[in-house]
Amino acid sequence: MLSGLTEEQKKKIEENRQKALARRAERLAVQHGGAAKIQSTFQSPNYPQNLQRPFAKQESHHVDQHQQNPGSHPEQKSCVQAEQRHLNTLQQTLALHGAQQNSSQDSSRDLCGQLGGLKQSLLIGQNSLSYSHQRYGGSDAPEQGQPISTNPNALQHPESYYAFKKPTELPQPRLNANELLEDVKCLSKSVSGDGDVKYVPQSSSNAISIDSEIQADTGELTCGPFSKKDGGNVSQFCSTVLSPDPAKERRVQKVAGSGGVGYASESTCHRKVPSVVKGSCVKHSEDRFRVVVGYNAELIAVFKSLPSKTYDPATKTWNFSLDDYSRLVEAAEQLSSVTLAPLEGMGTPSSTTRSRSVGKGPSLKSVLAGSSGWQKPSAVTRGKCVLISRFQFEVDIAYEAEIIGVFKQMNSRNYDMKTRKWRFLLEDYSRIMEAARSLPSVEVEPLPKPVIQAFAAHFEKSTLKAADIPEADLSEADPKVVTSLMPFQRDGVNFAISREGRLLLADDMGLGKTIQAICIAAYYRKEWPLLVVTPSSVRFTWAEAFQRWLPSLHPDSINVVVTSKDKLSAGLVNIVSFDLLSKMENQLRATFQVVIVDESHFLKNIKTARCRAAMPLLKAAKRVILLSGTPAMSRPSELYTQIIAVQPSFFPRFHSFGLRYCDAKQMPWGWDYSRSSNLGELKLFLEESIMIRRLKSDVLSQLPAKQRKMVVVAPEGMNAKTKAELAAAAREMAKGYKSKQQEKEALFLFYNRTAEAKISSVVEYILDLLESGREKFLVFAHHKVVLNAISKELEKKQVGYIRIDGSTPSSERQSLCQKFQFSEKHAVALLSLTAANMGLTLSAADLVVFAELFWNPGVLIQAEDRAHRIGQTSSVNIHYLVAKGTADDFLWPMIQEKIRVLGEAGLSEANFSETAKVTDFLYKQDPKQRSIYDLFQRTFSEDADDIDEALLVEAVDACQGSGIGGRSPDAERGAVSESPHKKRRIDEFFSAR
Ligand SMILES: Nc1ncnc2c1ncn2[C@@H]1O[C@H](COP(=O)(O)OP(=O)(O)OP(=O)(O)O)[C@@H](O)[C@H]1O
Repeated sequence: MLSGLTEEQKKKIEENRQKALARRAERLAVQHGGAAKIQSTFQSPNYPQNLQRPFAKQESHHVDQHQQNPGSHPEQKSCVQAEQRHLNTLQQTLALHGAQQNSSQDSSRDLCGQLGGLKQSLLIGQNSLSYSHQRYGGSDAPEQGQPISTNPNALQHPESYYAFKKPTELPQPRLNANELLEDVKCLSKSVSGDGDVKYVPQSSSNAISIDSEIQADTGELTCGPFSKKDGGNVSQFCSTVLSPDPAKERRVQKVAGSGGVGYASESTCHRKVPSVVKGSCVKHSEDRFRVVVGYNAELIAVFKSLPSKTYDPATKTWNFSLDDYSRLVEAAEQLSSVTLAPLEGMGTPSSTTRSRSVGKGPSLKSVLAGSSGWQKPSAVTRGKCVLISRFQFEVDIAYEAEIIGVFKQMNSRNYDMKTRKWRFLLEDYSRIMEAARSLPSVEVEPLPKPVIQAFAAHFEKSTLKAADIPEADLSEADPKVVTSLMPFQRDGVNFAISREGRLLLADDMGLGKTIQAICIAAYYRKEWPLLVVTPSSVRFTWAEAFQRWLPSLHPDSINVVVTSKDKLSAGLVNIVSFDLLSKMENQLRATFQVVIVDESHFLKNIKTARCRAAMPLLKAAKRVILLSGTPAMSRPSELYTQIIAVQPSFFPRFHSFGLRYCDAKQMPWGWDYSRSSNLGELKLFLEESIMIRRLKSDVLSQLPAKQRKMVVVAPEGMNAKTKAELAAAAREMAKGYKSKQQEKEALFLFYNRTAEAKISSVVEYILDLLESGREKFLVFAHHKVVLNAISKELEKKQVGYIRIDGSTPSSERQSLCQKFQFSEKHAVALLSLTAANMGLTLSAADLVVFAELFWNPGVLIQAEDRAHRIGQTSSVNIHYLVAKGTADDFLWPMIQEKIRVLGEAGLSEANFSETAKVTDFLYKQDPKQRSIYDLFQRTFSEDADDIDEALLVEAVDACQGSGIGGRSPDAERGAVSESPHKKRRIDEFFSAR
C-alpha cells in the first residue's frame, strides 16, 4: 500500500495522519460528549459489518470512477441507497453515543472516513458536482439542510465547472469537524503526506481541487484550493495511503500550475504531479512570433487550433501570425501546466487585467494599438448575452482586456475554447452587466426583459433543477377525460394549469393535443362558454372529441358554427373555423373567457383577416390554449403572433422580437425579418414561459405503434345536387331489392356518390395538412375521380407527389417509391386503395390519410402498413376521413366490427373500438338506416366475394373515372375485368344508371 516511498516517509505520513485524526476525534468527542462509546459501538458485534471496513478500503471506494455520476447506473443507485442507510445508521450512532469520550485514533479514523466518504458518495449520487465554495462563506450560504450547490454546470459541463478557478479568487472558509460531517459534499477524500485530510471534487480531470484540511495548529478544517505546495501532499498521499486503480493512476493529473491553479483529476490518486512547463513568446519575423517551450500536450492542442500555425522542424518551435497572439496567450492562460512569458512589449490578457486592477503596467490594448501589424480595435467592443441553458448564459464578445478581467472575477466563469465564448451562471448576470456598463470601451447587449422575467428565480440564485410542476386537481373534470390521459398528456395538462391556462401546446402531431386541450378547458369549465377556433376541415372532429371525452356534456350544448349567420355563442362549446370567424366581426364583441385555437400557426401572419379577427379575442380571454405541432414552419417571425396571443406583455413590439430572434436587417425597402437568430434562447424562453412541446420520440414508449383517428369531414362541403343524389341512393337502398345483384349495384352507386360528395372536404383536409407543415404523408383513395381531384389540386399548389394506381406499370412502381422515400420534394404519395395497398415500402411517411373508406379491413390494414413497416422509427398516425350522411356512416362501423372480430381471433392488433362508439348512434336509432346497414353487412360479409367485389368496384370506378364512359387504361389492358361475368355486371351497372 505504501509502495514507492521510503520507510521513513511512510512512517512520517502515518504519524502525521494519526495526529491529525486524533485532533479531529478530540474535537468530535468534545462536541458529542465523547467517543468512547463510539468506539465500543463500532467494535460491537452488533454493529453492521460493513461499517467496520478498513479506512483504506473505504478510500478506494471513494475513488471509484462510478462516483463521477453515481445514481445513474442501477448498481450505483443501490450503492447510493445502501450508503444512505449506512450514513443514517452512523449518524444515529453518533447521536446515541455522544455522551462518552474516546480518543482512539482508530475509531475516529473509521468514523471520519466513513462519514466523510459516505456523505460524499450520497451527495455525489444526487448531484455529481454539488460543491460550491460559496457554501462555505459569504452571505449566500444556504441554511443547514439545504443543498450546498446549485451549480448547473455540474450537470451540463461537469468537467469544466472548476476549470478556471484560481486559488487566489476562492475564499478559504473554515469548517469545524462537525460541519464537515454534515456538509462535505461532492468532494473526494485524501490525506496529505503531512497529515492533512484533503477533499477534492471528484468531477474530472479538469476540475480544480478544493481541499479541506485539518490544520495542525488549530485543529480546524479548512476548505480551500490547493496551493502549489499542496500538490505535493496530494501526490504523496495518493502514492501512499490509497491503493489506487492503476487505470485511474494513468489518467492525467494536473495539480498546481505555476499560476497557482490547482487541479484534481477524477481520481484522487496522484503518483506524479506534472511540473509546470515554462516558455516564452519571441519575435519570429516582421509579422510572426514563435513560442519557445518544452513539450506540453495541451499547449500543442492550442497551437493546432490556431489558423496561422506553422511548425519549424529546424528550431523545433511553432510560429504564428501576430493576429493569433491574443488568442494563443488567452488559451495558454487557461492551462495550469504552462506559463508563457509574453512577447516583449506586450502583456498577456490576464497580466494586463491584473496590472489594470493594481494600477500598473500598460494595457494590452494600448500596446496592441501601438504595435505595427496589429489591428486597432474599434472604439467600442460590442457583444451580447445569450441564454444557453436554463441556468447559464454566454457572452459573445470579441477580446477586450477589461471585460475579460471582469469575466475572470466571476466564480461560475467557463471559457469555451472552440466557440471562444464565456459562459456563466445566471446568478452572475447582474454583476457582469453592472461591470460592463461601467466600462466605456465595451457595450454588451443584455438578455431580453421577458427572458429575465421568465428565469427570474435562476438570476437570484442558481437552482439545480427546474421547480416541479404541481399536479393539478382535476377532480371537477369528467373522469373519462382525466383517466384517459397518458402520463405525458397529464404533464401537459399540469403545465397548462401551472401557466394559468395560457399556453402553446406544441406537441408533435398525433400526440393527443385534442384530449389535453379538452381536459385543460374542462378544468376551467366554470368560465365557459368555450370557443374552439379550428381549420374548417376538422370542426366536426372537434365536436366528436368533446362528446367522446366529456360525456357529461349534452350533445345539444355543442354548437358547430357552419355559416356566418349562425350564432357564435349559441352553445356551451362553440366550434368555428378561422375563416368564418373573420366573417363574424359583428359577433366578436361577445367575449369568451376560455378559447382553444387548433393549428394555431394559422395565425402566423398578422396581416391576414383570420389573425386580425382572432387576436383581440385571444387578448381578452382569460385562458388561451393554442395547439400546434408546427408552431413555426419556416422562420421564427411566425411565432410572434402566437406568443403575444398567449402573453401580450412579452414582446409588445414586433421589432424588438425581430431584432433578437429574426436577425432583423434594415434593407433599402424596409426591415427584413425573414431570418433567424438566437433560436436556442428563444426555445428555452418559450419552454420556460408558455410552451410545452414533446416529440414523438420523447414519448414513444407511451404510444401505440399505430394511432388511428377518425376525422369527421364537413358535410356542408357537398353541394345540393350531390346531397340530393346521395339521399336518393339511400332511399333506393332502403326500399329493398328483388335480387342480390340489384342490392349490390345500389350499394356501389351509394359508395360512388359518397366519393364524389367527399371530394371537396378531402382536398381541403389535405391542403390543411400541407399548410400545417406535414412533410410526408400517404393518401389512399379508391375512386379515380377522388385520386384525380387530389392530383389536380396538388399540381395547382405545386406540391411534389407521386401517384400509384391501377394504371401505373409495375416496372415504375419501385422507382416512384424510391422518389418518395428519398426526395424531399415529394411530400405526398397518392395511392389507390386496391392497386397500391401491398408490396410497397413508403416508410418515409408516418402519417397515412384515408380519403375514402373500404369495407375490407384487410385492405385498409395492408395499406396502413405501407408506412408502418421495417424502417419506420415513429408511431404511425392514421387519419380516416369520414363524412356523415354518406356511405361512410355504414362502412365505418362495419369496418370496426370486422376489425374487432379479427382482433378477438388474434389476427389483428388493430382496434377501432374507441372511435366506433361515436358512430354507433348513426344507424342504430333509425330503422331505415338500420336496414341500409344490414344491406352493407349482408353484401360485404360474403367473404369469398370480397376481393371480387373490390375488383368490380375498381372496374366500375375505372370506367367512370375516365370521364368519357370508356375504359380506364387498366380496363383497356384487361387488368381488372377479364371475366365475362364481371363484364356483364359492369354493363348492367351502367345500363341501370
Ligand atoms: N389518451 C388517449 N387515449 C385514447 N386515444 C387517444 C389518447 N390521446 C390521443 N388519442 C388518439 O390519438 C389520435 C391523435 O390525437 P389528436 O388528434 O388529438 O392528436 P394531435 O396532437 O391533435 O394531432 P394533430 O397535430 O395531427 O392534429 C386520436 O385518434 C386520438 O383520439
